[in-house]
Amino acid sequence: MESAPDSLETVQTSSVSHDDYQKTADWLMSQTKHRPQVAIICGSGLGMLADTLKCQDSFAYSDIPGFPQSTVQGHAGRLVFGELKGKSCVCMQGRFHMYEGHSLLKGVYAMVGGPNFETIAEARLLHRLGVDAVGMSTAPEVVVATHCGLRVFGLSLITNKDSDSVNHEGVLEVGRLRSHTVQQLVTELIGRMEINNNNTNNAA
Ligand SMILES: O=P(O)(O)O[C@@H]1C[C@H](O)[C@@H](CO)O1
Ligand code: HPA
Repeated sequence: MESAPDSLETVQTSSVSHDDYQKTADWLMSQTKHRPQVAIICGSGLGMLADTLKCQDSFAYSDIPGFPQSTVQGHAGRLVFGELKGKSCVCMQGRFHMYEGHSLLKGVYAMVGGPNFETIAEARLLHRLGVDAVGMSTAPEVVVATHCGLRVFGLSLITNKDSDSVNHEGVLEVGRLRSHTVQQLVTELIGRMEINNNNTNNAA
């Protein structure tokens, strides 16, 4: 069977941190005066949507620090800022697909009983089972909330890479260091949240 991209030579699965995204965003913001209110991802054959933008600032993906590259034929690989109907917009002329090796950043959270941190041997076992993050909470709360028909968004701050040198004070310290980021994230999430009274998981 034929595959969509003509040349799929590089698999783009490297994980990207929040700092990496921030650097890319900062660079873009320093290059254009546009501050988009609307973002349009142009799929195959729809790159011409970007032509409708006025006062354009256009950047090849290859010139944008940290930006992935388009590999699909017909995707120009350009980010175009401009105005449409008086609204500031940005168009991606070229999108990214799982079949190009892109993946969502997601992981598996495992809960240990605590209050002790897992041993190195336990951490290794969990890692071999495919676990990405370990905590001592969250899972029971999610189970109960789901049972009650509530919609749940779980958010964990990863405070340490391993468990051999961690202690609770260290966990709290990372919490303090990241408090501003976490506050911003939750504020943003709540600001965007659509509240409805239909408390069933089907409504998600
Ligand atoms: O908020 P939780 O309880 O998930 O925080 C972690 C897990 C332990 O209670 C504690 C270990 O330092 O922090
Ligand atoms: N293991 C379990 N729970 C935790 C950890 C950990 O390493 N760090 C913070 N909570």
